[in-house]
Amino acid sequence: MSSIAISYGENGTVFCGLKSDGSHLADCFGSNPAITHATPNHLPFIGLTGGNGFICGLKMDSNQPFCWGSTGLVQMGVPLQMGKNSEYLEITAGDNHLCGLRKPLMGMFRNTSLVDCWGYNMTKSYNFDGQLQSITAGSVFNCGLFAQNRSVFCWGDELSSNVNVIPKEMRFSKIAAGGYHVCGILEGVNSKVKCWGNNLIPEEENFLYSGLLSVDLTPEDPMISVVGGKFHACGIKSNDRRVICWGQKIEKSTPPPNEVKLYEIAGGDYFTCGVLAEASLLPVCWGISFPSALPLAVSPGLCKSIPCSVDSYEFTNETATCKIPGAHICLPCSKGCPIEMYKVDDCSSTSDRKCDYNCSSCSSSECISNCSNAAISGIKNGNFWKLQLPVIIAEASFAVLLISIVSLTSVMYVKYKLRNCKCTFSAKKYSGNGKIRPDLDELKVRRAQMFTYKELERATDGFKEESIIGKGSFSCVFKGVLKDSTIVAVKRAIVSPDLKKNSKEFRTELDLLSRLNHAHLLGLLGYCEENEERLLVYEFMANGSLHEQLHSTNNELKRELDWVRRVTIAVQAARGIEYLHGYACPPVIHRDIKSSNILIDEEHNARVADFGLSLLGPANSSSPLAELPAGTLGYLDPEYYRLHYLTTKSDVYSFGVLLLEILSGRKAIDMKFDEGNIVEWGVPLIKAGDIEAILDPILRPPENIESLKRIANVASKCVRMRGKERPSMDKVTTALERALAILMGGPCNEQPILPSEVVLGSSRMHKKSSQRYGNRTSDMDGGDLEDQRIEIRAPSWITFPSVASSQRRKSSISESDLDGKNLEMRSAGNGNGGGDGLRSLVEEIGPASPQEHLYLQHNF
Ligand SMILES: Nc1ncnc2c1ncn2[C@@H]1O[C@H](COP(=O)(O)OP(=O)(O)OP(=O)(O)O)[C@@H](O)[C@H]1O
Repeated sequence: MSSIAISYGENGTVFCGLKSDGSHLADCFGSNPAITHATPNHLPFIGLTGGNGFICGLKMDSNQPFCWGSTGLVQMGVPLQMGKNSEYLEITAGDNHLCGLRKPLMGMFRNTSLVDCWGYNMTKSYNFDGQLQSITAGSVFNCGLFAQNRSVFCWGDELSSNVNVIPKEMRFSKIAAGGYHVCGILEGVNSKVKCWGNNLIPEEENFLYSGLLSVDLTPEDPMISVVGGKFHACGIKSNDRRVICWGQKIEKSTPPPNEVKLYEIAGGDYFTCGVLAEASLLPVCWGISFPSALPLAVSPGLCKSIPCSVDSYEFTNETATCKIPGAHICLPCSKGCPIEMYKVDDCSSTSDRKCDYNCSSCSSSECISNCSNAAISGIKNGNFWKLQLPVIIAEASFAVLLISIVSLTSVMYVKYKLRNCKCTFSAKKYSGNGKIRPDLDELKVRRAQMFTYKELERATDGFKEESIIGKGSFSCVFKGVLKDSTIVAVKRAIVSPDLKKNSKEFRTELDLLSRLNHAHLLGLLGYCEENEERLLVYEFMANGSLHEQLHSTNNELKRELDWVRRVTIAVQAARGIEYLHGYACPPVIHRDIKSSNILIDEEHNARVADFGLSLLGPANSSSPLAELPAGTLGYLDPEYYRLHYLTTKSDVYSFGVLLLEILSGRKAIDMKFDEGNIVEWGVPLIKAGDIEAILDPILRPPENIESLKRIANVASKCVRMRGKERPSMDKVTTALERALAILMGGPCNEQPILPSEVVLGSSRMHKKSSQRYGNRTSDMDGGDLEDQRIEIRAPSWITFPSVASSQRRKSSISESDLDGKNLEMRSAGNGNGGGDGLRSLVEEIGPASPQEHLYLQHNF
């Protein structure tokens, strides 16, 4: 257990850390939304640990473990305890299990230790003779370190793999288990590391290993910390706090950073992260498949209510505090000094030992430059100047000469290169107050403005923590104010080690976003791509995300989202998605429809956001796209997940989950209910006609429940197992528009209700439909869809009925389609569902040809 933890596994990698502000809250970044989205933002923790697909924290108030993420083997989202009021000193996670070391027992049991484990096949309480100081979990086993004789013992599944062949007579100060091995720091002055266990790489391993070195071939350096990966281990060296790793090395993995110093370290399976021993306290990671830098300052150690021991010192720093009275963050004292340095001061209770350069025996450039700086500032006598001045003057003159030559050559080269260029200014027009005012042509295919990093840094007040308005798996969203006073949201990508891929994906997202233009899609205003920085500038959505409002802890806020507002948001979001599927060219599959991607603007209009996972489908395609599933747990289309069969119907599934969420006020996955999956819970109730049972209890049911009944029916059809049997988005939109009209007291008839042409709170234009889509729509709608429409801004957030929209759609759907009658008949009688009924998306949009290049993006 430490202040940082890593979760790994096929659902993605996640880094979590305790915030450095003394709040003890956890902050997580990574690609497993089951963890990042479930991170409790109100529970302070003593420390963290991570396993395969989950993270656990030891709760500060009750000393009980609390886990979040996804594993069927350990219960998520509830405090764990075995025995009444059991409290734990430390927790540790293996691949699929968690163990907790109980606080020392009293009285006659004081010489025994209890370890409670959950998950895998270890769920029980283990009783050991002797007091345990700490425990550590490997893949499928655990080890404990006895407090008195500092010996180690292990138990669990992997005893055949030598983890219990513990080096005899060795005494350890710390231990850390990896996948199938254990490492310990030897007690005493030399603090060397000893590792043992199984190091053979199983055949089913997917990675190529470049150096097959056994993990028990440990470095000679004394260490202050050690962690285990699956087939490797890393440690912080005691003399200079630099990191060193050994064991099996995966080809193309990022090497450990050799220039930085670390306070703390945590291991995943194939990668490792540490906390920089700098004022920033930022995490740094290396290995495979994880960004190298993360924008969150974390605590460098645990905040404990015991005084620091003699071989540690209290970390005191304005940037990281330990707010509990009488508690301290204790860091281990470094031992010795790096080569070419000598000890100036011993480790005290408040600072680490201090070293200085031994200038009489310098050989490295670092030592030489440090010694000459010291000499310049420290030596003031005339002798020095007499000897050194001519040298310094000669060096300076040479430097000036060199700079002049280089500058001159560069200027001449640039002039030569530009000799045939004429300067043309872009068509961007600025109004008097500096606001961008695009002309009509620009509006049709909007192009994003390029910002410099400096501009966006200024706009967000230096990307300071207070400007953060949201967090994605691999990005932070900041509120910013541009020079012309426009309020914007700036999405800053977490730097990936694979810059090339990063840049390619960034441009793909840009390309995609700048081509999409619809009142209910979040507008991209600009971007910045400088060095490793990738930033996107969006319109600012004053009311945050639908997720924040629907699941707020403030009941008043939830109630503000009454039925009319909820259904309006559903209609508007449906229109945005319908546009992506039917009018964008090439069609776009969003792939991550969920309530946190539906943003609400000042006038309470919904905008579909985050095309980070979007896939551009080539226009002339003939089979559904086979891609690896990506998206968010609970919203993910099972057909896509299992068969990798991706069509726009995958978005329809996610939208169905969103509708259930809007109706019920429940999260897509909410483990506090017996049936935690909203689809498994809601659909049987809807099918049984018990609509009231699924409605959000915070709101009174509307007078005319018919409208919500219709929406519930639509939702249950959207989440059908087979994509072919789900309605398409235009049909869903039409049905929702009708439901909204009924809710607002309109007639319950087949007539068209709401237009996508008349949308409030926006005066943007639809993109011109492509030839192909023009044809498709005219087939279905009698061809009366104008190619280009202007949306009319109206004074409130409600959308008004109009005839045009449903005329456009009326030939594409009859009410009975969505009542399911025709559908069921068709799917029973004719697997292809031909005729004018629901057609599979494969037929509707023409799927992608496998030969064509697909643009897959994953959030930058
Ligand atoms: N334009 C915006 N205006 C206001 N708030 C925004 C804006 N864009 C994003 N946010 C806030 O930031 C949060 C994170 O957004 P982001 O798109 O990065 O991640 P996400 O979609 O929630 O997660 P993931 O990237 O894991 O899918 C949103 O839930 C929202 O609260």
